[in-house]
Amino acid sequence: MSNELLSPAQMSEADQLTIAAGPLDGYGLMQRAGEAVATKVLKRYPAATHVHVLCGPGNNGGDGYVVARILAGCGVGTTIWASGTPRPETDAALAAKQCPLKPRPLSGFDAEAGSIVVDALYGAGLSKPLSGDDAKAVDTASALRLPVIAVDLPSGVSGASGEILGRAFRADITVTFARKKPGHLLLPGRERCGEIVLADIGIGDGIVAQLAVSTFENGPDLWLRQFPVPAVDAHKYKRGHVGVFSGGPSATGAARLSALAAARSGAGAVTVLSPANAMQVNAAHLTSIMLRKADDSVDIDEFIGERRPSAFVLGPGFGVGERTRKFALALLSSALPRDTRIDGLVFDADAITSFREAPDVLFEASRRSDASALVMTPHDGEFARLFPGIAGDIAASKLDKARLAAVRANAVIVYKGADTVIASPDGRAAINANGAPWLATAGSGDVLSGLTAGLLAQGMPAFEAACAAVWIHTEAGSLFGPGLIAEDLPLALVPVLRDLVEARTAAR
Ligand SMILES: NC(=O)C1=CN([C@@H]2O[C@H](COP(=O)(O)OP(=O)(O)OC[C@H]3O[C@@H](n4cnc5c(N)ncnc54)[C@H](OP(=O)(O)O)[C@@H]3O)[C@@H](O)[C@H]2O)[C@@H](O)CC1
Ligand SMILES: Nc1ncnc2c1ncn2[C@@H]1O[C@H](COP(=O)(O)OP(=O)(O)O)[C@@H](O)[C@H]1O
Ligand SMILES: [K+]
Repeated sequence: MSNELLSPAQMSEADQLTIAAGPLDGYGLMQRAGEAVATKVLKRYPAATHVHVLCGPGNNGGDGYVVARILAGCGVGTTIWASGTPRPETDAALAAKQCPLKPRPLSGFDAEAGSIVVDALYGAGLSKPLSGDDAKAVDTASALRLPVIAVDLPSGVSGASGEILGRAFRADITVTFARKKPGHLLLPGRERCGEIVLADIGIGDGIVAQLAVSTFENGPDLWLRQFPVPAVDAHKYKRGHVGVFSGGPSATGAARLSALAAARSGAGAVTVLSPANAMQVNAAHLTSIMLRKADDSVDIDEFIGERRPSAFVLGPGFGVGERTRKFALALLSSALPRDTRIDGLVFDADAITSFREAPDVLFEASRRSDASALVMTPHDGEFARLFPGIAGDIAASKLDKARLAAVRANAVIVYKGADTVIASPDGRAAINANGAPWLATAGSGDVLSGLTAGLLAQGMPAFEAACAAVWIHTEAGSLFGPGLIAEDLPLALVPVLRDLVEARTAAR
């Protein structure tokens, strides 16, 4: 798989393991990294009048000296602007020595229209905010609107977290090596990378396999094998039955959006579970989706006993308070009739907010050994309500926060946003990067929770179901594009689902 994401520390470990395995040494890896960047420059900007290579003091700068040497050797006008000098006897020092161009100090960096910038100041080793001449160089490149090709990462972007330290380049292309890093996908870093090009520099899959990577870019490679395709002899209850709890008479739409998405995802049956006083309004708006009264936990138990549902959604439009807490805890601890298995629960929106005063009550319930698999889908605000300590940890990235929350809650956490992170209590995490801002529309989260429950009901394991739902949801939003409202989303899932079913069937 090439969807693994390597932290800067893992990348350095990969580097060491590759060197130990031979035949490439550190300098050999640097040559290949520089060659990959120079090739990209020549291909993408064949008419560039001049290339300005900005070199830092570490190995990122070392890559830059290789780029400059190759470009100059090809007859391209090239200037090196150096920020510091490489430490003696390092690979970077050797690369600088092998480069025939005399570096000029970065403090004088200036460039003409039509030229391009290769940013090789800092990559994986970024250790503090960009300042002084480095920050000035960012401003100069940006004021002159020069195309920027970043080596490994735009300088100033943290490879671990996607945070911007001080200032950062806004690259048109970022050439990175072996595997992407979390900072290429997490915001705001992703926005600064432009097109991301992955170059093979000789760090093989076998080396990456030794790192036991548990962070991935979300995509079908991660979960297609578990993606449900109905058997020839399927009948509706074999395809999973989802129960979605509706709010009161003036708050029923969210549950119906969720229910529609569950049905579109392939669950064979979906029931909206409604308070008695909202039955009429729900009935007026439902056709293939079933409707049943659920005012209290006795109603829930009866529904479970009679209809054997396989997954539930609780939260969208449900209301915040004691009743929501009771329903959530009842679902987590249902004394299920024999032969009944709840494949999963999705707690969203009000089901999350209702536990803001007592999150541990929820976490303890989900930690019980007989509790069903739980997926929670907080956006930033809901995340901070349930996990205030984790949300306030300024040293933690969004990836770290989702992971910590998953362990704390013993639940798969879908930490939503433009860079949604899905984390499992077993340590796996995925970053979603195919999102589109069209999804920022009221009710789109409700669709996501129904889609997740639909996949859970069809037997997908919780982490895979959550990853698949997030990816499908964002893909559908991107395909639909302008004008998208949440009502459009359940139908917009169809072409994405069709492609996945075809891919899954072809892979069999
Ligand atoms: N690993 C691999 O497989 C391969 C890696 N390769 C390349 O190596 C790169 C990583 O190299 P690296 O570890 O030397 O780190 P790098 O980014 O050059 O920075 C370290 C230097 O910068 C300094 N410094 C940092 N931030 C600063 C700031 N804001 N302002 C001022 N100074 C700052 C820092 O100083 P210090 O923290 O020590 O004070 C140190 O001197 C990687 O991105 C890729 O391009 C390829 O060659 C192929 C194989
Ligand atoms: N800018 C964006 N880019 C990509 N996805 C987004 C963006 N903004 C929101 N989303 C996605 O849209 C959904 C919104 O969910 P949520 O905030 O719960 O809204 P609502 O409660 O109105 O349904 C989430 O899945 C989120 O990840
Ligand atoms: K860089």
